[in-house]
Amino acid sequence: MDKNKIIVFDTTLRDGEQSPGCSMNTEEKIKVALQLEKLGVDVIEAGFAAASPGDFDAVSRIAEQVKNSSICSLSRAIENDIKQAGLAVEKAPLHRIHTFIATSPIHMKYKLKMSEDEVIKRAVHAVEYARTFVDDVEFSLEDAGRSEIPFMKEVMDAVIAAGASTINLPDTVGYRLPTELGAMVKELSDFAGNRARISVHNHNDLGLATANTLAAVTNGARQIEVTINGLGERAGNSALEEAVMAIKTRKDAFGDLYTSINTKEIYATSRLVATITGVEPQQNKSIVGKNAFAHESGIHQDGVLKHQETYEIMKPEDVGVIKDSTLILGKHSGRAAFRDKINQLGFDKITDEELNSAFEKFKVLADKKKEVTDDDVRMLITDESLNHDKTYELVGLQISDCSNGLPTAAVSIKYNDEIISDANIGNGTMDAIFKTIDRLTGISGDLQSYNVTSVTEGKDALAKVTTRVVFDEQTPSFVGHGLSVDTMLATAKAYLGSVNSFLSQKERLSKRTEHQV
Ligand SMILES: CC(=O)SCCNC(=O)CCNC(=O)[C@H](O)C(C)(C)COP(=O)(O)OP(=O)(O)OC[C@H]1O[C@@H](n2cnc3c(N)ncnc32)[C@H](O)[C@@H]1OP(=O)(O)O
Ligand SMILES: CC(C)C(=O)C(=O)O
Repeated sequence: MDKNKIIVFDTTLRDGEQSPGCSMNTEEKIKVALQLEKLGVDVIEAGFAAASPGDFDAVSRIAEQVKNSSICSLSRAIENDIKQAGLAVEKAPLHRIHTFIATSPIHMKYKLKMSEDEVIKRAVHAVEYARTFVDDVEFSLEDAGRSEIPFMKEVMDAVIAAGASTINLPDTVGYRLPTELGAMVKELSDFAGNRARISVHNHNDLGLATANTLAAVTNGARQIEVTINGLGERAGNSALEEAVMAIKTRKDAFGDLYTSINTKEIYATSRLVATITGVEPQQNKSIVGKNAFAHESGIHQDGVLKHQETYEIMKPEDVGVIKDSTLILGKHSGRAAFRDKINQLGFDKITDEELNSAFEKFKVLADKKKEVTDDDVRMLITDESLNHDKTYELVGLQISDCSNGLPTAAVSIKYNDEIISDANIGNGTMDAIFKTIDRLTGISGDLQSYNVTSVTEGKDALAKVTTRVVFDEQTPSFVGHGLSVDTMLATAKAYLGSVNSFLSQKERLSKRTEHQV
């Protein structure tokens, strides 16, 4: 074990997905997982395989595609959870099962209704059973932040003897202060010695998640569990970008400690996750927020112009933020400049088909917009690669709405090479669009959330719409994305995206079931 290496365990696809409104479909999770691999994370917690057939499908398809990061699934200390996790990760060249049980008095008494002895027995059996599927087993003492040290030592002794090689100490409810968490990690990592790697998983309820992660690292933790943009249950988790950049930027404080993260991929990863989830990091969010490298006031601007480091402790380029791009794209730009820009922005896995289709959209956009920005291009490419499932494709939309009339939408869509059209009235224009699409597809969706943001400033900005729609009780919500300078067109595209994504998941799950039968 390299004593200076900090293993980066990314749980965006598991704990991050537990952020309200952040559930992702399988195709989206695969995109994020491939980007996390490119970012260089050591372990990707791809989901909780036993939670639903959709989760199992997502973890196992990620396991089939990711080669360089270990793929992990979370499971309770329950045989069936562990079995599902083992089966889901088995195809990955590197894989891990992460099993857990709570060890705090409050969780054991009220939630689990188990004695300390029962908890230890369940923990040991979980680890032993997980070892029948994989060699690499992580065990978490849930709510370690509120657990008693002597009991945690007993649990640790037992699960290490049973075969766990990573012991995670989550501050599940974000309760601890950095000094306290550091002291706990010090005592327990000294106790574990060379027998296991100590990991931390901090929540941000008091805004201390990253401070706690860093305190843990300086006190012996050698794995950090983090998420992109700090997504996660309630107030979120420690953000990957914050912990990694603190370790890199403050070498004086962290000495030889290092991570394998390619920090130049941070911004692209953050944008991808924000686009897919529809949840933008707050503007002043460290590292990836819109204002993270912006200087507003005169004295700061003067300082930066004279010497960048007067007001910047990191270079934007180090996290992949491209400033002062020299290639300005507009309506006279050709394919070569467009491809060059895409490469500059780090999209190296894009297919020719995706590139051609994005180029066509770029030309349409450039006709409407004076200057196409990096953010516009990033969004066009991401949109292209997210909208792979095209059972239904929007061909035309006509809407009419007036204060005293009936909001009406006429929609044309392509289905099996045929154009089908219909029109409907609604309570508002959007309602009319959704109702018409429901009638054309024969699938009725229940809109859970609708989000519209502008990609850049200006009246001619691209509108990015994200819809989250539920179609039946068996499957979770499906996210759709639409991009257009016209918000209503973007809305119709997003809603159809949700329909397509639902249909493709349904088809895949039924094929899997047929195969199993
Ligand atoms: C701190 C964390 O982030 S933990 C991870 C959270 N993630 C999730 O919960 C994933 C999504 N969850 C789900 O889909 C569902 O909760 C499932 C499929 C996991 C379980 O569903 P259900 O069987 O209906 O149980 P339900 O969610 O109502 O309750 C959880 C049960 O698991 C028990 N449990 C909780 N944690 C553990 C554990 N680590 N090991 C064993 N049992 C546990 C609870 O005590 C409760 O048992 P009870 O029903 O006997 O009281
Ligand atoms: C299961 C563990 C790792 C967790 O998510 C938590 O305690 O917050």
